[in-house]
Amino acid sequence: MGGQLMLGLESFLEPISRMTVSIPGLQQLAENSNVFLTAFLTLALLVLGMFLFEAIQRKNLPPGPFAWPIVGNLFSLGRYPYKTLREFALKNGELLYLRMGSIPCIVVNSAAMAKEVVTKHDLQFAHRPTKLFSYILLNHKDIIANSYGPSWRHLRMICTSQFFTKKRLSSYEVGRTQEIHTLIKFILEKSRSEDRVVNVPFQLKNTATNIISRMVFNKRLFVEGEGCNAKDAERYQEILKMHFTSYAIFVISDYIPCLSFITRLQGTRERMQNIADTIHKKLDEILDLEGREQRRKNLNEEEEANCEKDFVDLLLETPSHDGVGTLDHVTIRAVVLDMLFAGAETQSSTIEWVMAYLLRHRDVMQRAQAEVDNVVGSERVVQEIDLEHLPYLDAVVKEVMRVQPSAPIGVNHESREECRVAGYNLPARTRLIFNIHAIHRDPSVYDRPKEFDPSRFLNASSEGLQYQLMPFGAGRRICPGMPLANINMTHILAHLLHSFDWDLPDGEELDLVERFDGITAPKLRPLMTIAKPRKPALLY
Ligand code: HEM
Repeated sequence: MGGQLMLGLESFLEPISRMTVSIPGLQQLAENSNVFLTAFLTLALLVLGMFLFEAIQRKNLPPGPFAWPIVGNLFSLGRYPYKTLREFALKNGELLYLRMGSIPCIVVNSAAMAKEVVTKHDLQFAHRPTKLFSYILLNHKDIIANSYGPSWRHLRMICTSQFFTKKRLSSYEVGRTQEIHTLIKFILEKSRSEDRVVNVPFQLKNTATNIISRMVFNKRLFVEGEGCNAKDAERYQEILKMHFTSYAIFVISDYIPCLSFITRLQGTRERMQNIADTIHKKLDEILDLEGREQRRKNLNEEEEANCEKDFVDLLLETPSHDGVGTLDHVTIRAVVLDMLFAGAETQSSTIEWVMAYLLRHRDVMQRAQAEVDNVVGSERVVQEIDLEHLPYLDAVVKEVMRVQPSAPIGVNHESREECRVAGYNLPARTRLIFNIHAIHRDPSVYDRPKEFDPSRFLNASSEGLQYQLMPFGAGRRICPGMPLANINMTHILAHLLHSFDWDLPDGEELDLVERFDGITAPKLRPLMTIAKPRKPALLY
């Protein structure tokens, strides 16, 4: 077949070369032209072949945008892939097919399709794709990157049945409340200082991180003072910086595995290994697992019974999934990183978005504030018990998570075997992306989907919203931190609204523009505000 192709080309080129030999001085040029022409035509046939191959492969796959040879749709989704994918879906249908490099992907863009996929194919798509950096950093021993199997099920079970339970969460209420009071005191002092401007996301990230780190390993990582060691705070800042830089590195073999030699030639693996080693070392210094185990061994029975356990204590005494000994330190370290990375930015950016939308929609801010005032009064501060009496604030948080989900395309799932979804045949190792941004704007579910209107969620039942509002994902892999996030976010917001009136600094324009870093979509420009104390702020 290849030989025939070349023969055909030669006979096509012969008359052209005969034409040129008779012109003196152009002999060399003619020979060169032949070579270029041959190369050009071969390349053109190769590209044509690839398009034909793509077209044949696409038979009985869901519709989707045009995919380039080799790279597929890798570079055609723009800065906000979820918005581009929604546009494609409006033209092509609610289930899209893409090729990211050589990796097949399906994208779910509507609530009905999310329900179809989760109810019928959740188990098939319960795996995670392999990414070089998460493999090197976590060895797939954590929860997020771990594929479906005994080890993931075991960790997940500990999370849901022991750590994120109602009882355990309420036992950490004191710590959470202290962190929120620290935040309010900071804003109060700021409001009295000369530079009154509050960098909302920065403060919120500190609070969210401290709440999680106190629950997970009983240490504060921000703001010096009781329980916060300056060295640990510094170590954590370095971990964050290195993690952020490494995630931003584009690894071609994550999308075109046969090009892994390029990744090797670039020395990417070695660079990532060095970064991961430093992150592990710094985290080990913060956690001090050996020291912790030693201290616990020295406790007598009474001390052991009275000692308050954090998540790391629970993990240290948990048998490993294969029943041989307890969980190893590498696994514990990986789970701790999951909690810190998955829990802080998602919560703080959601609260920042809520504040931004409230500043844009003053009537909504007044109504939410009036609700909190009504329940709490002005003689005491907000308590967690108040949260269940704040349905309007709850609806505001839901509506902000609808229009501005903090993880707009969630985390990729992957299948291991061929399967049939909505009548289409999908190859093994197809990635599944829930386009949460598009699902939240599904016109068959939401009236005026582009409009910000919290009252659409007043009196809405959680079951009814299952596949229509899914900022935390859905199915087996749904975010285990959801109960904690829901309490934290409403609790912090109730305090912020109860204690302060909020405004923009003079001359500051409010925008609602996001940036997308591959997983989360925080506000592009940090929200800067002025807080004016109300009477309850003086109670802190
Ligand atoms: C507003 C807050 C949060 C949002 C919007 C959010 C969103 C998500 C999403 C979309 C997923 C992927 C679900 C899927 O694969 O379908 C996820 C997974 C996860 N989240 Fe969250 N999350 C939040 C807070 C938290 C918190 C506070 C924690 C823990 C402290 C946490 C821990 C995790 C973990 C461990 C996973 C992986 C679950 C698995 O793979 O089985 N998240 N989250």
